[in-house]
Amino acid sequence: MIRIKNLHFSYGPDEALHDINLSIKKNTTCAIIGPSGCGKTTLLYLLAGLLNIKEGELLINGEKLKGSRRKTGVILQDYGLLPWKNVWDNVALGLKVRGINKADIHEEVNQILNELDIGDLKAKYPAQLSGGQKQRVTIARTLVTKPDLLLLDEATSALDAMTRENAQNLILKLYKKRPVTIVFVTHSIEEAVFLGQEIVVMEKSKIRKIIDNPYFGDAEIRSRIDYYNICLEVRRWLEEGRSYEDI
Ligand SMILES: Nc1ncnc2c1ncn2[C@@H]1O[C@H](COP(=O)(O)OP(=O)(O)OP(=O)(O)O)[C@@H](O)[C@H]1O
Repeated sequence: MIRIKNLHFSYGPDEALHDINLSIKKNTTCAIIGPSGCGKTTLLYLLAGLLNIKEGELLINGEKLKGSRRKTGVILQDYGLLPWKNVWDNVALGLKVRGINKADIHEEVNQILNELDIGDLKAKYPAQLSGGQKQRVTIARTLVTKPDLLLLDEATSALDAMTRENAQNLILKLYKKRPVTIVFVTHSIEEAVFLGQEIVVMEKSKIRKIIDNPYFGDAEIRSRIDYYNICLEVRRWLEEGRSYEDI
């Protein structure tokens, strides 16, 4: 689904991304993890078409990416809900701008709200919601447009530990029900291993290592030792990247 070849990107004189090569198969999930400032968000924004590619190639479904795609759903850290619209209207927005008829909007919005267990929040405004609830509304608003590629930037980082695990469980459950290609940026090793079928470990502007995660998809993995073994492997690669940087 995604093919990145010899991609370089700079905002100024220093390269934010240097010679990135990465393939992500359709309907798989890919975690991007690495130290602060290594280029994770830049890579995600390039995938979203929010930054222009100057050097290298980025293909989605075999086509060169030019600007943002309709079938790409993006979930950023700040939720991006419109404060003057209630939950129902926030979720319906993406369908309205696509010119979908009223009856279909009604059905789709109600269905996704029920699926995410937030049907009872539909008349509330974003300011009246908890962090976890806002997160669910943001996910609903993106999924209702049926994206084939979902990009998430630190989507659960503002949540406390338990709510965060619940959000991760929810994302896995939704993925299993309706597979979609997911690329997500995280600072959390545990999140990368729970939600990433493939884990891309970055160091300053480069990919350090790509780890396959054979345990992906097991909702009970957190209570198994295998999960912690992969967490340790990711940690080792992150630490090696850091000590390499210090030389
Ligand atoms: N708009 C910008 N203008 C100039 N430089 C930028 C801009 N955005 C990011 N950078 C620089 O590009 C590099 C990569 O930044 P990026 O935000 O992609 O890193 P990141 O890995 O997502 O960091 P973090 O984990 O802290 O969010 C950094 O050195 C950063 O200072």
